[in-house]
Amino acid sequence: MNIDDVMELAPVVPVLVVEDVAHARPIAEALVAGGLRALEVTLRTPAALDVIREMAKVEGAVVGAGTVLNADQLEQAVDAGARFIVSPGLTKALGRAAITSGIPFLPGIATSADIMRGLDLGLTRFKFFPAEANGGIPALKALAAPFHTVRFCPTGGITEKTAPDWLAIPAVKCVGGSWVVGKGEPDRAAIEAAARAASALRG
Ligand SMILES: O=C(O)C(=O)C[C@H](O)[C@H](O)COP(=O)(O)O
Repeated sequence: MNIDDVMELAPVVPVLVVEDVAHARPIAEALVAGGLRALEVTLRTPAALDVIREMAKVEGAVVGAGTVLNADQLEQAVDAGARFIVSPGLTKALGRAAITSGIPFLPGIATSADIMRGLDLGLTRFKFFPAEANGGIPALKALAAPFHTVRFCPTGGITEKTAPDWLAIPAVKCVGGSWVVGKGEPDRAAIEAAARAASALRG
């Protein structure tokens, strides 16, 4: 599986902040049942690596790690069963570690210089982050223009209402967002319904 395979699984990649490992499987089962198979578990909570381990057991789930900031965290995430890596930004060290490991990697970028540094490392798939705060759709359209081989997964401030406009950009393969899963005790029916709506955002 490469990063294009991950980005093509569904139009939306849920960005998950999970505090309680007991919530991992119910959330993953509801998202997969709703058609969202690529699941980004952010390393923002102490439970995150255990959540990855639990979600990786769910049939159909393709679990990745988000908020990966360095090579050590990348290694820990891979050991926990992550099948792709997402980061808020890109450093040479993290980029080289991801390429050496061979794991599908979606680094965050915000500027054309960030993209050029990624291209120097042989990367062409990027998370445009923070999408709304970085100038929104006009900014991404302007950024995409000179880099015709590059494809994006904008993330940050995107909602179920604005996602269709982002997905309409030709250079966008998917969007990331935390809106699909609410906070606290998971409501499986609500999560599955939100996932079904998100899965249908691009026909
Ligand atoms: O934690 C990470 O790895 C990040 O890069 C940031 C998250 O992807 C965004 O914070 C999600 O943004 P919202 O969908 O607006 O909640």
